[in-house]
Amino acid sequence: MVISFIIAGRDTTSSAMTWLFWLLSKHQNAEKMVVKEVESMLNNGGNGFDFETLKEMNCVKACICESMRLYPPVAWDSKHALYDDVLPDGTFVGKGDRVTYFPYGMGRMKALWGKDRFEFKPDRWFQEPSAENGLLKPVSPFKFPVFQAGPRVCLGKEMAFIQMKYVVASILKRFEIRPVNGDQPVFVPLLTGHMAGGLYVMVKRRELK
Ligand code: HEM
Repeated sequence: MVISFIIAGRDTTSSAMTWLFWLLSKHQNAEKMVVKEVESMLNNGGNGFDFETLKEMNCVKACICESMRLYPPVAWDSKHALYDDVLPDGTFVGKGDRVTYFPYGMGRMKALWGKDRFEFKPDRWFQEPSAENGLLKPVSPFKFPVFQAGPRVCLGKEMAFIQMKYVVASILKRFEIRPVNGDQPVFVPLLTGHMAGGLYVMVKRRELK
């Protein structure tokens, strides 16, 4: 229980938040899109950040997914075969062999994400370009295995999105987060991938319209 909630649930979401706040500070259009969505939901008679409101925050979700594509909290993960097996593509796996899947590498593959794979573009998660109809594209977890895929997919996936949306919405509604240092941070792919040295920021109250 402790492992599930502390390692699986806390370090992963905080890593995702760190990279997202850094990326949004570098991509002001995306940050504006997030703030606009949050404000419009609060102004349209929303009941604060309740479950139903958070579920509908598609711009925030697109930004979280795009950030985790580039900086997945679980950058790689291994499994050991108990018995001889054959993968769906015909690859033989012997008893005791280790098989590793690599969300960090997959998130940066041209074959999966196209030529602009290194760019932070939340729009790629929408069905229509520039978030026109506001609907998100269904993306296979086997293409985006940030939460693993198949029977052992992350048990906390939906809870993680709700939690992260709540954090992003409530912070960006009130504050602007600006990194103190302009350097490109270093991604450290340990058990949970994190930002070397953490992210030092200046926090400024946001002027609401
Ligand atoms: C951005 C946030 C998160 C990411 C990227 C993430 C990612 C993952 C990944 C990749 C696995 C598969 C590990 C493996 O098979 O070796 C996993 C499993 C798991 N996660 Fe998450 N996770 C996140 C948040 C959470 C939260 C918030 C909780 C619970 C509060 C949670 C609970 C679990 C549990 C219990 C498992 C084990 C499932 C099983 O083995 O059947 N995770 N997660």
